[in-house]
Amino acid sequence: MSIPLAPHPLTPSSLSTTEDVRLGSPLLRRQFVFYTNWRKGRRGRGASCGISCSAEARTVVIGLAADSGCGKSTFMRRLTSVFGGAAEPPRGGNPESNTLLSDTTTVICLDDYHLLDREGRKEEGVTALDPRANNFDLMYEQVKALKAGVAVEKPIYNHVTGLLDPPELILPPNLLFIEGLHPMFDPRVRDLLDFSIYLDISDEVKFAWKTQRDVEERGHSLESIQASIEARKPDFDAYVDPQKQYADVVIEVLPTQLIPGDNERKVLRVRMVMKEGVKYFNPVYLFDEGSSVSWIPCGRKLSCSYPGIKFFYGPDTYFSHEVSALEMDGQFDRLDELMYVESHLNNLSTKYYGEATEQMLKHGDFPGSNNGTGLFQTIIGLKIRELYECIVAEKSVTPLEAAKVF
Ligand SMILES: Nc1ncnc2c1ncn2[C@@H]1O[C@H](COP(=O)(O)OP(=O)(O)OP(=O)(O)O)[C@@H](O)[C@H]1O
Ligand SMILES: O=C(CO)[C@H](O)[C@H](O)COP(=O)(O)O
Repeated sequence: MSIPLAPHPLTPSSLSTTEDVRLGSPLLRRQFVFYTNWRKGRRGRGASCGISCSAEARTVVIGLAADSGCGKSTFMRRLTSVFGGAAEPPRGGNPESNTLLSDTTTVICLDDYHLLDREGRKEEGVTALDPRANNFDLMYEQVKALKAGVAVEKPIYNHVTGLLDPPELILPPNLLFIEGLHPMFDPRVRDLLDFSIYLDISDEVKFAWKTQRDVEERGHSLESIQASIEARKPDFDAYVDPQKQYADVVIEVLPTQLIPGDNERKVLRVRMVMKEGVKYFNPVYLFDEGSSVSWIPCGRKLSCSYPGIKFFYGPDTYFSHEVSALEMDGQFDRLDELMYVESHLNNLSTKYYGEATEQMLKHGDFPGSNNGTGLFQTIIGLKIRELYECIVAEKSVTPLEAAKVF
């Protein structure tokens, strides 16, 4: 059984020089220099929230929830890429660290807050999805500290050994992504989130993805994968799945409706459910905001091989919330033609024409680049950038100025 760690009281103000930043990682050092400059004040970059002025530093916190093996890492790589610079593990630190750092973003994997290690879970007869196997008090204290600009020493769950390793130093970044099984489970942590996303992978697709990874890359048998999915299912249904009701955006990944009886799961129907009324988040729409539109873009301007592509957009309700849903069934043949689709989507939060297509082309080798998972994850990255800029700009506006803006 592991020992819960107390939050570390180290604050950035107690770090007087970059030499004080432990772990020796050049990226962490760069992040520290960036961080100290940034806290001195920066200028809002004119996001379309109508605010642009000098901004006070603060850490914006985004939560991403999904089951294991459901594409969180791939999603995170797409998201952080929108902010420029590749996210890398802390160099010079524990090679089994689950953290990803770039100049402006930090991705923390919530597996690091497992209270029970692998052996401990076995002894207690609980899965990693069970709240009893996780330290929500520490998760809350540390996310709160980072949001308030205070560095923390976060534990590391080592997925190779199944043990909790000595902690690593985490500095407050501009944007903190917390990804894992439970970012929205504890109401205290949920309240710290500026924006939340739930990746909802249907059982059929989850099985296909797990099979592809664990059979082809890890040598597991089909039976053992099926057994592991089934063993986790009751806890997944009880503790992970219900979080989707709190998410600002849900990406549902479903079997295609374009191929009757398909069980290959190569072609996917992907649905982005966007909550209405979320501050600084204007849902994307197709052609005409608020109407219901079905669109088959295949023809002269978009090459589509069998079974083609079908988009759908329209208003809906989700857990009694008013939402807009954008759906794409099928897959792209040529990513460079995506421009045609981009030009029919509105509220994309791009900074220039074609930026979404450019992002997709940049990561054409990532899983899901030819379907709605890649497209919608890219769009969410662009929306989060805008949200971040708006929050930072808002923070800097005095009450008098704020009254003028709104
Ligand atoms: N959008 C996608 N389209 C198709 N396959 C995907 C997609 N995203 C992920 N996958 C598949 O799922 C596997 C797991 O993806 P990834 O490592 O990003 O998930 P994860 O949630 O971070 O996993 P874990 O929690 O186990 O670390 C990948 O190897 C890939 O085969
Ligand atoms: O659901 C998971 C989240 O990634 C893992 O299964 C959990 O973190 C336990 O890890 P391991 O299987 O390596 O003991």
